[in-house]
Amino acid sequence: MSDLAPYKAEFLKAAIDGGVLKFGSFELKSKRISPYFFNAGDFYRADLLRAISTAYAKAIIEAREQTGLDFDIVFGPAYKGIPLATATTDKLAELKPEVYGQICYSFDRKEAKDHGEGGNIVGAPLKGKKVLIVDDVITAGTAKREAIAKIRKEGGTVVGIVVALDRMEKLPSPDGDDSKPMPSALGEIKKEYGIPIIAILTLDNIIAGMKSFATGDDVRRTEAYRAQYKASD
Ligand SMILES: O=P(O)(O)OC[C@H]1O[C@H](OP(=O)(O)OP(=O)(O)O)[C@H](O)[C@@H]1O
Ligand SMILES: O=C(O)c1cc(=O)[nH]c(=O)[nH]1
Repeated sequence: MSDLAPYKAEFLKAAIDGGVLKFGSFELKSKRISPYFFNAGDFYRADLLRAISTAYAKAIIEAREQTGLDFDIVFGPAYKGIPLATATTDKLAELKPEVYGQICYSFDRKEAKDHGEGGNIVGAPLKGKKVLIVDDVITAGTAKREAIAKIRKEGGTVVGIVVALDRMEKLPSPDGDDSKPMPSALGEIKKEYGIPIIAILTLDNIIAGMKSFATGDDVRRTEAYRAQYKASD
């Protein structure tokens, strides 16, 4: 973990100590079977929630300083993006009130509500606003594409995506043959939409970090998974 920025190393430690990183056999949204899983839903204790919102906020502040990333709304895709976006909005305002004291959060419903205020979006209206998506993990990019489409439909402009973990995986091959080299979901979305995607941690960081606490078997299976699904870019 020694070559990681201190805030990233602290976040990785919190994920490990909080049991957020799990080893076993997990079916992903993409249907791939993974020997490891990063469950952001397990950041449910106050100290862990603070650890993850601090990491997102620091990554966002760093991106503003380095590249001028600017936005009005932090958007969290349902479901696990919701507490992440809300807590990050609060943390940004706490760490840099002069810049982020008035920023807003917003999130979507997976199913539209047909009574009361109705609709798909809860929180700040997106129309005419610059929107930063905050989500847990990027694997095949499906959830990110869905979120971008929803935000655009509401009249918002997506200016970037921040995730806790880039699994560094290749896109599924159109012919279903996963042994072929394919580019990453992250790289393709960046190119296609012309937006930055910031990952606090990558699978490489996880593998380097897990060597200090995971079993040799878990390390080998995770390395084998990386070799099988690693993106070509
Ligand atoms: O397809 P990708 O964008 O690469 O990422 C995988 C996404 O799948 C999961 O969300 P899911 O839609 O299952 O919803 P959840 O937040 O309700 O768990 C997970 O939380 C990631 O955000
Ligand atoms: O790809 C996924 O579905 C996925 C991977 C992961 O590590 N964590 C998660 O919540 N979802």
